[in-house]
Amino acid sequence: MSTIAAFYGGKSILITGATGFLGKVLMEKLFRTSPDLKVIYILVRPKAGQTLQQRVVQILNSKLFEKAKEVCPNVHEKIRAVYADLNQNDLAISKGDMQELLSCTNIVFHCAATVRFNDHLRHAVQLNVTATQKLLLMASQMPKLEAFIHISTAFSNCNLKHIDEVIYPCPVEPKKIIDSMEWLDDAIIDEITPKLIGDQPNTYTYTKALGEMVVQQEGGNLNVAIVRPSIVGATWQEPFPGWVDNLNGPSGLIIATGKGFLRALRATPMAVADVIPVDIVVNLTLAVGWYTAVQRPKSTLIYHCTSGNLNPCYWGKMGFQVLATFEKIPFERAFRRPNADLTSNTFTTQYWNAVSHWAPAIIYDFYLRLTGRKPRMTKLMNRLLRTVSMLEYFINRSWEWSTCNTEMLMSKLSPEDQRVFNFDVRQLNWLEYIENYVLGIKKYLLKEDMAGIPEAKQHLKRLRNIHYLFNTALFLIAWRLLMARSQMARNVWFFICPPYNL
Ligand SMILES: CCCCCCCCCCCCCCCCCCCCCCCCCC(=O)SCCNC(=O)CCNC(=O)[C@H](O)C(C)(C)COP(=O)(O)OP(=O)(O)OC[C@H]1O[C@@H](n2cnc3c(N)ncnc32)[C@H](O)[C@@H]1OP(=O)(O)O
Ligand SMILES: NC(=O)C1=CN([C@@H]2O[C@H](COP(=O)(O)OP(=O)(O)OC[C@H]3O[C@@H](n4cnc5c(N)ncnc54)[C@H](OP(=O)(O)O)[C@@H]3O)[C@@H](O)[C@H]2O)C=CC1
Repeated sequence: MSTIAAFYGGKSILITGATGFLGKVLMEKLFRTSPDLKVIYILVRPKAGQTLQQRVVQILNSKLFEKAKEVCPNVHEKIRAVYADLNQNDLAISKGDMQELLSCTNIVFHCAATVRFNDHLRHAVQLNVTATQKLLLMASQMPKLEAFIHISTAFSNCNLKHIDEVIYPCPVEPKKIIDSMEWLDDAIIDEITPKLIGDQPNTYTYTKALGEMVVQQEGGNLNVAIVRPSIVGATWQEPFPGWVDNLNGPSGLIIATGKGFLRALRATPMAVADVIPVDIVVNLTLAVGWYTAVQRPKSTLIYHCTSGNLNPCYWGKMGFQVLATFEKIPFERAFRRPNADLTSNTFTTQYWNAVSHWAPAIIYDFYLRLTGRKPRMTKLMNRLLRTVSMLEYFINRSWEWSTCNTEMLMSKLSPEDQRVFNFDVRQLNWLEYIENYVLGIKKYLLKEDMAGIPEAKQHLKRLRNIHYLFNTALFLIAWRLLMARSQMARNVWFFICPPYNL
């Protein structure tokens, strides 16, 4: 019997961000391995016209939860959605709910965050810093609390090259930032944002660093730990390979490449692609919850959940494998044949942007206009290239994360726990993982049917023929123009194809 699974039995667990990518996989694993847990409280807000209950039902009815429901058929009864909005100062939790949460919770997993790189600083601070502070305050009033696990990011100190499992101080105290967000207006915040974030690439990594400082400063008397995952990708093994449900991290760019929109990228092929499967992150997080509660370490321990130092994969290799997978498993209705030119040179990137992105988009929009339809490709391209520019920072650099605490924790696990809560990234076979990742994107994100693969392949063949035809026509036109203007070109032509009467 797994000690960790047994530990969660009978427990009341509070999860924030349970409707997100990581939160869903965390819940699923808890239900599957500890079906006798007492209750999972999840802090949820209504969204997209759906009530809390509808959101929960939708999550539980997804394929992700099929196995969990077999093991724990009464999962609906064990999940309790509590209305909350972490954007509100009091988190908008009702008095009754608050009372129940305070008196019953044993473990807190704080996953909620805004992960958008370009969020307004006020909003990012509210969610990633202030809400963390409020949750810690709540936690400090929970008599039965055994552990508070905060999910941060390995990139919270990405202004450094080598990152240890410690909290690095931020130049301005989080409390001062929180206070200033209350009275500064948006225009002033916009103006001071670049100065505040300094050498951090965006408001996301900056506020996640502030959030860690808050945990250190205000979680002192609690049993707290921080997990720092790198770029979280699709599931590796559990509950099945390749599950993914949002565009974050590499997923969006894999779609853009597979659909033939993105054909070149400013990326360093030899930079480490520090992707980590979401099930590894969840396994480590649950092991951290157990260890923190049972061993009660004296200080706040930080756990890096990264792949680069133990089993590195590089962007060049990842790109190559993604493209190889498209040969076998193409996406439907591609705009162009998938291809990707990686270059770390800015001038070459601009050239590829003009030739591979803007030119086809403009030509296609011209064709749409001619056929009486609304042009849309240049707009889409504009959005895509803006997104790419936001991600470029992370695909042109490598970082070294020390993983002493993570390795220490692994050594404390029994062989059974090491199997059930496996977070040993050395066992991951990248080629297999990437293939399953692409397949998962096709099935679970794009919702494409496998039966459509032969047609998708046919479509790519047609695109290839159009491409050859287009290039041949372009070459002939260019050559004809050259012949009209250059004696040398005419001489070459007559040398190759002498006129009949000679
Ligand atoms: C060498 C290369 C090899 C390649 C080889 C090539 C060949 C093979 C293929 C390639 C293979 C591998 C690829 C390698 C690259 C991986 C890079 C990963 C880096 C990640 C680092 C993460 C580090 C930190 C980890 C963390 O700790 S945090 C978790 C990560 N956090 C995020 O990943 C948030 C990102 N997102 C945003 O930050 C916002 O989304 C924002 C984008 C600003 C737009 O923001 P905005 O302009 O305001 O507008 P939106 O409405 O948001 O979006 C507007 C529209 O873009 C859509 N769209 C949102 N996102 C994405 C996205 N990703 N990708 C694509 N589209 C996206 C959205 O659907 C909407 O489309 P629509 O619905 O309009 O049609
Ligand atoms: N994905 C990644 O690559 C990485 C993620 N992380 C960290 O992991 C954690 C989880 O990320 P991930 O699951 O990918 O992110 P998602 O964007 O998928 O999920 C974010 C979660 O936060 C919730 N949330 C956001 N705003 C509010 C709010 N105002 N009130 C209540 N809930 C809110 C969302 O709820 P709703 O559904 O209502 O929007 C959702 O459940 C984050 O802390 C992130 O920083 C760290 C490294 C990499």
